[in-house]
Amino acid sequence: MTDTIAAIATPFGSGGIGVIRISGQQSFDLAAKIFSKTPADGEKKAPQFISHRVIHGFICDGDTTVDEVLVIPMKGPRSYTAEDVVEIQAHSGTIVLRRILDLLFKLGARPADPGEFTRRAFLNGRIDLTQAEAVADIINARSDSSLKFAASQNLGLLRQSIQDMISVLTRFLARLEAAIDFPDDAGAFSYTSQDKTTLQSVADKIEGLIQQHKDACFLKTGIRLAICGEPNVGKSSIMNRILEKEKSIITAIPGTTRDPIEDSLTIEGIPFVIVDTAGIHQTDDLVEIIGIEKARDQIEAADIVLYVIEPGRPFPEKSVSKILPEDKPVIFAINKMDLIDELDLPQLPQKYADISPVEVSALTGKGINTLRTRLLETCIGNLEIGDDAVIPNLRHKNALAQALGHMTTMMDGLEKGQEEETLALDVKNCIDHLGTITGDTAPPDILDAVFNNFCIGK
Ligand SMILES: Nc1nc2c(c(=O)[nH]1)N(C=O)[C@@H](CNc1ccc(C(=O)N[C@@H](CCC(=O)O)C(=O)O)cc1)CN2
Ligand SMILES: Nc1nc2c(ncn2[C@@H]2O[C@H](COP(=O)(O)OP(=O)(O)OP(=O)(O)O)[C@@H](O)[C@H]2O)c(=O)[nH]1
Ligand SMILES: [Mg+2]
Repeated sequence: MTDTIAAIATPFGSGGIGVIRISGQQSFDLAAKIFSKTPADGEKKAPQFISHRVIHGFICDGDTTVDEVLVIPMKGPRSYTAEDVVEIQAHSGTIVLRRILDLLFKLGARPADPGEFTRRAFLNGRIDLTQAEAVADIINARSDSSLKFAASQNLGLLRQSIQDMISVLTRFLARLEAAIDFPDDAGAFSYTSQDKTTLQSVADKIEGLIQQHKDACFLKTGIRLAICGEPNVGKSSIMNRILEKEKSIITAIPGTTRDPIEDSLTIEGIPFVIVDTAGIHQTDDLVEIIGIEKARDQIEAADIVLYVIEPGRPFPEKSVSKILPEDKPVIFAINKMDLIDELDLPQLPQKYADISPVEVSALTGKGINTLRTRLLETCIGNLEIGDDAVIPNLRHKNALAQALGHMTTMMDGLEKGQEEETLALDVKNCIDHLGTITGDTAPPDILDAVFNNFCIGK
């Protein structure tokens, strides 16, 4: 890891400024060779690099000035990678940045692999694996809530929580091992009620994290909302109103929407994926039948369903009870409220009496904000994620599930008075699985899987 790597750290294309990042033992020397305090045609002046002090000057290629730049030298370990790092802030244009980079390559720097700067920060112990993953999550965050969780993971909250559990288990393991190694000194291993409470609380904590993962999947991928109902009730009109754009085709002809139409938006920072579907009813039209099949699939895949009805039509109780899922939240909306006065409101059947329908008019926009609020309330009510929550990703969740398996086996074994060797093995396995989360015990293929998701320059 002694070689020096370089890459463009900003997105490709034209922009205000672009940053080139260099990391490794030679980064100060290499930067000094292409940098001058004065333009190339004057007398070249070698720079005085002082760590963490910005210096102004020019990047020179022989007698040509390539660009006027600002340079930030950072002596390790006080840097992103914990190695010597130099950042060159140049004008952002693909050609300019490429030329500076090529100068560095000619002098012996190596092109950085995707995520290699962050990988070095991890290998040099500045951050753990969960923090490295958080860096990628911050870059890829598409909503306020996913950014918030990534930011707290970047601060090391998940790392702390895992390390706390590992140290509890390590202390317990030490006692088991003492009993194994020195049976005479330590006597038989004694399992106290205090141990039981401590171990149970570790198991509960692991379970809690697994649950947080499940809850937060919603927030990362977006909560899927399927809009469904009979033809022509105004499903597509409501979809467009919520999105505030003309996404779905609206006509007075029943059966307009066939293929599901999907779009995403955030409501107060919570990401949603909204799907408009074909009106569901009895029909012989082949295209419509296929559309209705797809609508059912969408309802199946949704986290929450918006069922639209309109005044003046009998409530389609039979088809509703066939279509609507028992296991997910449903919101009813009565659309076209502009057409009637309050007294003509359609009555929902007894079964749905405790869900008050939201009255809207997609035509005038009335009630759409109430509908948005209801959507939020319905979803947030089902999530139990606090503000300071740490949210494990899928990789963490799988490791947690493995760790929990060993915890459970071990705690059963303790109750049954199983021999210390077997118990110790389960504790070790549990610690190892937890360790893969922070990277303490992560095999190389896990590291590759994590860092291969990064972009170049990160
Ligand atoms: N110009 C620039 N902006 C950037 C970054 C960068 O690398 N360069 N970052 C890159 O992602 C982010 C900031 N993250 C950073 C994280 C740690 C350190 C760092 O040098 N840490 C050292 C020293 C801290 C200190 O001097 O007090 C450390 O933690 O030991 C720098 C940036 C976003 N903005
Ligand atoms: N008066 C009034 N008309 C509406 C309202 N919402 C929709 N419409 C009209 O109702 C008709 C059907 O609207 P769509 O949004 O296409 O209905 P849909 O449920 O998507 O219909 P399908 O895709 O055929 O199932 C159109 O002529 C709309 O202009 C409303 O709130 N008030
Ligand atoms: Mg439609």
